[in-house]
Amino acid sequence: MSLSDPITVLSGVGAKRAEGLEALGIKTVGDVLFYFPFRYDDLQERDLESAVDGEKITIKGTVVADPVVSRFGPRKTRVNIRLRVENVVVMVTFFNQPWLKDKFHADQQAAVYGKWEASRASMVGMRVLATQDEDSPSLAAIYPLSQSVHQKFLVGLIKEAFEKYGDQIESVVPAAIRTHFRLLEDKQLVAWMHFPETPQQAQLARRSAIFREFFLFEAKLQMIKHRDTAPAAGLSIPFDNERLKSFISTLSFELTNAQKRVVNEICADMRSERHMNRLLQGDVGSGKTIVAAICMYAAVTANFQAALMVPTEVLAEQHYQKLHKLFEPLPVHVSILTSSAKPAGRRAILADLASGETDIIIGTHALIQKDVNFANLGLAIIDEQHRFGVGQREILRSKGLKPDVLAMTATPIPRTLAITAYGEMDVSTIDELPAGRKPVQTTWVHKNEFGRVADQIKSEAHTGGQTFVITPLIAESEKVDLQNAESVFADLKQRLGANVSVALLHGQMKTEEKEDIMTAFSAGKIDVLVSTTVIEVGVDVPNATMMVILDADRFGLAQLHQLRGRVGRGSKAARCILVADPSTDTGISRMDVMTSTNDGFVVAQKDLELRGQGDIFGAKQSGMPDFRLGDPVGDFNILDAAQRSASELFTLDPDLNQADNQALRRALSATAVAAAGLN
Ligand SMILES: Nc1ncnc2c1ncn2[C@@H]1O[C@H](COP(=O)(O)OP(=O)(O)OP(=O)(O)O)[C@@H](O)[C@H]1O
Repeated sequence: MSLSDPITVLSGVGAKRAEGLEALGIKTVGDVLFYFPFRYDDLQERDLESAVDGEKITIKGTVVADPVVSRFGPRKTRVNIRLRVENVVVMVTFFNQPWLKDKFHADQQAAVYGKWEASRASMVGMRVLATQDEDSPSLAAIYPLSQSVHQKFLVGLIKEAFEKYGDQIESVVPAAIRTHFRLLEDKQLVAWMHFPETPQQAQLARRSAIFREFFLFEAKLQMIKHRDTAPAAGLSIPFDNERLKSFISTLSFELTNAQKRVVNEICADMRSERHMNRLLQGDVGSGKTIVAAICMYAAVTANFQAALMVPTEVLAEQHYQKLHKLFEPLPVHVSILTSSAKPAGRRAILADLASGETDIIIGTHALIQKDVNFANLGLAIIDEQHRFGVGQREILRSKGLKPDVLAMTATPIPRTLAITAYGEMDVSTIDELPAGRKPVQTTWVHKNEFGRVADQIKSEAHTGGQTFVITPLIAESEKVDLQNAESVFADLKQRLGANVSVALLHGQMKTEEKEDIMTAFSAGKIDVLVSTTVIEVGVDVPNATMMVILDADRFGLAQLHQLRGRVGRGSKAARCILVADPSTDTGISRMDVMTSTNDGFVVAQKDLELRGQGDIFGAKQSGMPDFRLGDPVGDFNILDAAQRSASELFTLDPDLNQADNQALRRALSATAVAAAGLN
């Protein structure tokens, strides 16, 4: 008998029910015990005096008269029950449950739970409670359900599982840590999560369960980290330092101190036999690309290949052009692979890669297709890594003999939160912009001032500056995005006159078309580029001095910061104009944040605050792992404590040999990495 027994060992679970439960992620007895409620209904009777409008409460009283069912609209019904509670008559309405009529009879006692409307002394009923049953719990756990799995059935199942298997639940958080943070043992935690007698019990159980969830996640990350950093777990890349230095001395600019520092950190990792799993963070325009180029060259001097994977074709092409030029004087063969490569060309690219003819390859996720083979991949770099899952990172890694991995991101996750998403990685940060950069001046104007903005774009063009105009984002439909872009393009052309050259760029264009336009814009042949957000990440045109973002309030802060980062990348002063009539407070706050700071870390922090608790889970692109109970922002203190505890524990006992850590060891090996949310 163990918690991994299939759920079908419990009463009433046949094949069909098992299927329904599986859809909820419940396959074993252990799964159902750890299938937690998302809220509790307070079934303890309340006096009306203390109830606030909109609160969900339980009331008990005498039914005044037999209820009647009334119908309204097609198929809609309402049962009205008048209930005398002390000396108030409360009207309780149940919608669309006509059968409830038979549950209430004049002069009988009744108890209902529902939403209180203070001004009308009425209630929208949510459930009918038994009045006699003294044993019924005062807090009822409410679970996420599905069509085939109902509340009552699930509660019964959990009760049975707990009675039969409760003693099998062992605590995975070691006792010393539990004591230190005053957390419940797992058996108690499970009991109080499902059947609390008081709100305090429910609260304590929840806190313990969140800690447990975070702790398991962090422990798994620590386990990967220790696996990867064990001596001889990785590849040693004995690069030629002299060649590297002379390459750096040929660059057209001096590296910033921060760039030098991170190059040293990365190169030290590459030389060591430990596996490198490092994150390179740096604000927009801080110069990550050249750092990547230097490290890739280092790998090449040791006769290894290097790959750079980027999220878009536009970016792949841009990096390819740059690196190709950079390495032209050297015997370094740079190649590019995207999904738009023609079959014959693709075959040749793959052959060169497999034979070792190619030293450096740039590509989109075309690089992780099955038929892509490397001769000896030593370094895999992943740009804008939040767009790729950990799984994709692992696939690229699997294409070499444990190649070192460097992930680069310009989307700064606040330092504090980075530990959750990148806990298994070492972090290098470029915290300095190249000398001579001037902060981008950001202003916010209303839509009716667009005429003036157009005038500014015109005068910018006359003085040799180039402008990006980003058209509104309507996430639901690319077609509408395109229509928008086209109409903005037509409008601007007319306003700016024949002397200003305007071009349009959007996601549905052919790759070659996009490339041609980007090349022309980079070369200064186009003054104004009207674009959808395809240029959002990574595009580098140092001569661009003005960024205009239409309907800016529709974009998230991180995205606005990314877009703004496309200008101010050279020594010229640059401006960003946000055009928006925000209709919500969040929209207004976004405009305020953007006009008050240029610092990506501050923007990221504000972004999380504005998003608020709850919908962070929707923010997949921010690279945050998905937790079932805990919220990395709202429960940050717990997360922080769990991370520290896990890291300390692995420092002291990396192989989990101590007696106290055996349950944790079993939990980690049972579910292994698959269950760590490391999708
Ligand atoms: N040390 C330096 N001194 C002067 N210019 C630099 C330096 N390092 C990089 N640059 C230039 O700064 C610009 C931005 O660099 P890069 O494209 O590498 O930024 P990034 O960190 O990748 O930014 P993003 O994330 O916004 O794409 C480039 O034109 C690059 O040539």
